Amino acid sequence: MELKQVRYSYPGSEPLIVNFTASVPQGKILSIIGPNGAGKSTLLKLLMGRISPDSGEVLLDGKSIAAYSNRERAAKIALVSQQHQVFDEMAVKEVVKTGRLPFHSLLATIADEEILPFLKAVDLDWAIDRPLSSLSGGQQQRVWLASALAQEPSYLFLDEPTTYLDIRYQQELMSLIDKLNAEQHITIVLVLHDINQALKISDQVWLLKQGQLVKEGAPDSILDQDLLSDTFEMPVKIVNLETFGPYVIQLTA
Ligand SMILES: Nc1ncnc2c1ncn2[C@@H]1O[C@H](COP(=O)(O)OP(=O)(O)OP(=O)(O)O)[C@@H](O)[C@H]1O
Repeated sequence: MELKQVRYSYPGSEPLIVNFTASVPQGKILSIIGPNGAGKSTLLKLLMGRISPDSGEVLLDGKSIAAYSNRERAAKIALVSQQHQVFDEMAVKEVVKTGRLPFHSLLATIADEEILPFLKAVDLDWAIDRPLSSLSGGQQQRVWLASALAQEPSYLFLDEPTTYLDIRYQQELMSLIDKLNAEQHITIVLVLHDINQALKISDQVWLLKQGQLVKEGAPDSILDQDLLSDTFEMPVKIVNLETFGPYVIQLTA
């Protein structure tokens, strides 16, 4: 998947993304990080074909993303976002079955057995008949992940997946993502606010500021106090923790 000289402006606004060229590394974990408003979610929308560039190209498996139908795209790319269209009364199995819709025309014809492996992958097979609302926030996030996995995507996008989770659930979710990548070779693209999470999980990082790719490379390549301080417009210190390795501290006044 690649962006070639992409330019994008929201209607009535100045261009946000200008001349953006980068490739998503196949089979790897890519994190997109940067301050609020840098354009991270917009890049995800461009990569998913939900919005179209003013000029330039977004290619999926060598073909313009615009050439795929919605159903074809859904069979290749799945998204776990912060905003879920939920009806609290929905059972866990119904949520996961919505992920199978690229392969079926009706939810009602999808058997429970068909979605069980995806719930097992996130350790929630026991909750198949439970209402979604009866689960904790971390468990609900795993249900959404199961629903995305049910699309059997080659690309899994996660937009700030840990935002509402406490630290234990954040770590659980990140290890699950790592495992999915290692075992199923799904290409993963994460938008993350936590730089340290990004450093720990990613094979590659895109550091964005004001719609520009300030730096792309292995996590080590962004471990630069001046670069991070400039990008986030706040002082940053990098320390070395014995059990963790390099750790970025953002210094607030
Ligand atoms: N639908 C929209 N219409 C107009 N402007 C928008 C729209 N969505 C986003 N923007 C603007 O585009 C810029 C980038 O937004 P985007 O959501 O991509 O940033 P982000 O890096 O994901 O930010 P955050 O970390 O706050 O989620 C912001 O200035 C935002 O106000």
